[in-house]
Amino acid sequence: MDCRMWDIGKFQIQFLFNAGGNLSNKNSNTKAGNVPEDAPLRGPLTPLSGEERRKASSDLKNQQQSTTGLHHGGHNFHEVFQWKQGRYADLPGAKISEMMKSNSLDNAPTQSLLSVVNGILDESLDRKNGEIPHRVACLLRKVVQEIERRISTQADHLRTQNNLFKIREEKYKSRIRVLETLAAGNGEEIKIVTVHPQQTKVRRKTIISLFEEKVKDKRESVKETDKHETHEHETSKHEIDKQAIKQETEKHICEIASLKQELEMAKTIHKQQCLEMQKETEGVKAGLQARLNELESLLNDSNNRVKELETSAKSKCQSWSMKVNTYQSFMDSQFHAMRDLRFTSNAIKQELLKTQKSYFEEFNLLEVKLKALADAAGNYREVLNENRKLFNEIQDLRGNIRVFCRVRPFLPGQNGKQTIVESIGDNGQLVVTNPAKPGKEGQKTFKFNKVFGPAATQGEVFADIQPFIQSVVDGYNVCIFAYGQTGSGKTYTMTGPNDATEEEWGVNFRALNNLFKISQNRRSTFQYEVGVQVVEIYNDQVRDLLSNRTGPAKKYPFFHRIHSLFKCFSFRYYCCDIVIFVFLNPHTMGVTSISQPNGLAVPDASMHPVLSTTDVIDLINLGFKNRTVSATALNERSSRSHSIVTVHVRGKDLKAGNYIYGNLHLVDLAGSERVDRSEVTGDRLKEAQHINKSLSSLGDVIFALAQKSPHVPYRNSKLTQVLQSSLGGQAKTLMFVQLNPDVTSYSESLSTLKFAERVSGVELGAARSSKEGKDVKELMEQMASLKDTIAKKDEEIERLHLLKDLKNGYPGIDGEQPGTGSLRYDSSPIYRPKTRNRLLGHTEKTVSDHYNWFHSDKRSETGSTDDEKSEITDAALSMGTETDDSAEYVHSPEGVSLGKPKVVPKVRVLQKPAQASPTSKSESPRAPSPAIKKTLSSSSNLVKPVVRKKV
Ligand SMILES: Nc1ncnc2c1ncn2[C@@H]1O[C@H](COP(=O)(O)OP(=O)(O)OP(=O)(O)O)[C@@H](O)[C@H]1O
Repeated sequence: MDCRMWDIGKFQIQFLFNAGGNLSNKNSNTKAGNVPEDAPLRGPLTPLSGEERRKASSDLKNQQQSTTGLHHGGHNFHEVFQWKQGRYADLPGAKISEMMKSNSLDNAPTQSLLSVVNGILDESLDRKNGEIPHRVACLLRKVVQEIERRISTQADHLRTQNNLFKIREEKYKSRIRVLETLAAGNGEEIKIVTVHPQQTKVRRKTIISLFEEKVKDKRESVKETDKHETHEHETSKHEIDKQAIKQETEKHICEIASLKQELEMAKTIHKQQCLEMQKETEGVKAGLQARLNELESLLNDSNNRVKELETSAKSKCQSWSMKVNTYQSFMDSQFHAMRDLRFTSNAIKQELLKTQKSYFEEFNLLEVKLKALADAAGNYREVLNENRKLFNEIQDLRGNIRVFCRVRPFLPGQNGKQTIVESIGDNGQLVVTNPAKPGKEGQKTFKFNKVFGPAATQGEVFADIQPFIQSVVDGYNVCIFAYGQTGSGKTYTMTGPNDATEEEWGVNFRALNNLFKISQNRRSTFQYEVGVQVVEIYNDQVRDLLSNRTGPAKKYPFFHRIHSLFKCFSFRYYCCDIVIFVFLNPHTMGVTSISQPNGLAVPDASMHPVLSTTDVIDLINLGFKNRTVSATALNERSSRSHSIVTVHVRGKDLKAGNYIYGNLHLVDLAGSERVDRSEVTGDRLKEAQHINKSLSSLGDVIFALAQKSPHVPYRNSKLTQVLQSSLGGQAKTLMFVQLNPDVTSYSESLSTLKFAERVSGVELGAARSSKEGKDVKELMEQMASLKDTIAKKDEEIERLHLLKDLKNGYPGIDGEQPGTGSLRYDSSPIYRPKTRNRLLGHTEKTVSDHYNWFHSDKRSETGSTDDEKSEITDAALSMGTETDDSAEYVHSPEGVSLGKPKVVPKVRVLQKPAQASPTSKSESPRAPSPAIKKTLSSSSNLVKPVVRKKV
């Protein structure tokens, strides 16, 4: 048997040639993977060494033996094989069929099978005809088939092994590469370490061999020398040689010793390096192991993750399937519900049709009813207007100057003081007692529209004022002022105490709050705009309390300011047919004298649009911070000026497009006081004089109105000028009479009460709303332009008259007879300042006289003294229909001054349509042209002259 073995890497492959090998032996060591562990590393397909081959063949023998022992089936075949002495053709059929059994064929060794085939073929060759009996042929075929099967199985096996080997080879190659690269770093060192001892060894060997050869030679030579000891000379020579050799030997021994030392050193170095390398290798191994562990843990992690994901996916799947089931059941239930719903909807449809029918019938009925309601709603507006009218009529009936009296409580620290107030009646009756005359004798009774006791709250007071605020929104001018002695509670009533809470708010805040409320309630029918001005009159000069202007005013800022203010607030000033500018000094405000309610009295004062009560509070607080106050003996912090909060309201009727204008003056007058009692001097005295003078002028105006005097002296003080629009016949006025209950103030309180009582008897006539229709506006505009034209023409005519007079030799101011020329008012007494002032009642008087006149007990309780009355009446009579304003109108703007009117010889008087009396009209020398007449007559029913009504 020929056995050949090759080594591929670690694996051995045995190829058994010759038929003795059992190719189908499944336990063979040649099976892939069954590699002996001690197999040395070799190159691919390296023939095995002799010893290895021997070992392998002995292994094979053992295998064959064991195989033979194991398979009993093979024994039968050997028996058949033993048949060699006979012929196959002569074999009995039973034997052949036994051989052909698959079991025996499977177990038969291949060698036996081959010998059977050879035997049969040989037999057929031996025969003459070469025929093979049928049964033998069958056997032959079977055997050949078995051999073929075995060969193909083996081939497959070999192929698989080959592939495995290839894979392993690749794997080991890569490992080798890795190790090579690892070793590359240390290769050089190892070389050095390995080469050096080898070199040393070789050198040593050569030296030793040389030494030995020399020793040998010497020994031989010594032997020869022994043989020939004949010559002494030679002996001595040899001795010398011996010594030399000895020396040389010693030398060599030394050299050997040093080499030995070197070798030892190299050995130790090598060992150290080996140890280091081992360590390094171990480190690398450990690193690789750690990496391996890491990778393994990662693998484990990922496996765990996979497992987790699998479990979560499973649970999700389960939940989804559950959901699907739920949805399915839900869908089913919905489907059922839908079916039910369909039934129900059909029923509802039926029901709806029925209901629709009944609704139609009801709608028809409702339509009829709604029509009736719409008609009623149409009338509602008219009813509202009627209501407003009625409300104002009631107000008119009550009188347009109303007087409320308020008694201040004693202040903290004044407890136990004696009061002058005896009793307060519900019907506005107030009884005061003179502390000097106890009993009925000293009692005086006064009657006002209402009297508020010391316990009255701010809210209760305002409740009675509220209708006036409503009037403002309806387009009326309203003036509310507080009058009284210093410290009697004027500021408290009008504004409230410092840092007032909402409960303590005075009239100012409450009025504006109420105004906003009313405008909100009416927002569906009216759109309101509200603007506020706050001024003070100090020493007869008007100052804007809300202005942030620091420097002096420009020389003629008024035209521009008025225009911009009016424009900004959409007010038109075509109604102001008499405009007078008064230039006092650059720091103070000018006041315009106005004839229409919607004009601005102090156009130079800043106007602040307000949208809420908060805006108002801020503005009023700012204004009052700027107010002039000082301490007097009577009140620690006494207001030394009249403060006026003016609220301008413009309402647009959203339906009709009309505008309504209303003004509300809220006046906190400076405290009236006796100069001697207030113990003031210097500037304070001057202040007091101005205050008393302006209050006296207010009294003049009110009494002129009381007397229905055609001349009302508004121009005597800035106060009356500013309040003119709210004090005239078209306004509603409310006066608060503030009373200090202290007995020490009895005389002041008494005169205050007397004045107030007289005022309460004044009738101003019917108030008039400043409602404008679109048509009225247009007509007013036309009127204004026509008036301009007339004025221009008049001026021209006047110029011509003047020229004519000059031509005719005009005699001068004193020469002309009064009344001769209708427009030629010359030096009639009214234009002589002295006379004029006398007529107005204060030229010859001092300021304290004014105070006395105002508060004098000598006056009759019904009004002015008879002398004064006649004075006023005289003045009014001599003035005819002219107002005091007309005198101012003739002054050129440059020369205007309040106290010294510059008189020009010829005067044209422009009549205010609202105030023009029929007499003055008829007396007018220049009748308007027919066109103007027509315009005036068409507007006359809209802008009616004021008719003073007596209630
Ligand atoms: N009805 C009232 N209830 C409580 N305190 C009041 C009332 N009226 C006035 N007072 C208090 O009386 C003092 C004087 O009032 P106030 O300053 O309003 O007087 P006045 O008339 O405005 O004085 P002047 O004219 O000097 O400015 C203040 O401390 C005020 O708080």
